[in-house]
Amino acid sequence: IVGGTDSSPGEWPWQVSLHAKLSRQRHLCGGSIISSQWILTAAHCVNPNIWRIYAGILRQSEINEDTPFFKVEEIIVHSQYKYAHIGHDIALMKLAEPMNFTDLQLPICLPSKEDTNIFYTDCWVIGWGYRKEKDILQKAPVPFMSKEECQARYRKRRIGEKVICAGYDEGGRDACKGDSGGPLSCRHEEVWYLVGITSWGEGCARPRQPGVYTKVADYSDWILEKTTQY
Ligand SMILES: COC(=O)c1cc(NC(=O)c2cccc(O)c2C)c2cc(C(=N)N)ccc2c1
Repeated sequence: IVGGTDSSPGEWPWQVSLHAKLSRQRHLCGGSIISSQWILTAAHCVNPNIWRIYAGILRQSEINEDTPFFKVEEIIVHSQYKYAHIGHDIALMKLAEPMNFTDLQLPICLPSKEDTNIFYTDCWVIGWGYRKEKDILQKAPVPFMSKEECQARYRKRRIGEKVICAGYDEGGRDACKGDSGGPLSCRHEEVWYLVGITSWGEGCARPRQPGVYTKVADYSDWILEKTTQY
């Protein structure tokens, strides 16, 4: 997160840290708890498949070899995903075991597909991403941007249908690499909703280069289809 501030314990209980256990283990992406056994993240976050998911933490420094983590049993990447800036940057991770909810690890509500045209006014992006991977989970308020305005900012790219843009024309506050997969959380009538998934942007926090987020409401059928056990 660029231009953010420190979060407090339990402020974002749905945020998880995705660590890849390759040569050395490190935080690579964010994700959101959407049920006791499912994490929603970005498709571009699921390259290495040796994942450890840490929930209920505020500081990356809390993580050591004794910190409990969730193993991933199944990864479902959207079948139309190719590159983040093309779209469909969404993936599901099924935990090997369902987690118990606590004050520090709770799910966030999914918007329903009828909610695709709500103009949210209280949205925050969070993560442990760039600039210089911060220890304490960072948060930053980001205003919605209309699709028309977003397309005007990204002239050389086609801004797809199922994405949301959010950011400041003057720049300064934004998500960044490492925040990918994390939530764009919006509070609407006292309830927090997972409105977007941090996906991409040209650089980070640059003027007139807003953050681009997967529009979760447009994938609610997909999420329900993939997470419902038949
Ligand atoms: C894996 O995720 C990304 O690559 C990656 C790269 C980005 N944008 C970059 O241009 C960038 C930023 C830092 C280092 C870097 O090499 C690049 C290309 C991203 C920018 C934003 C955002 N501004 N809301 C959000 C997520 C990003 C994820």
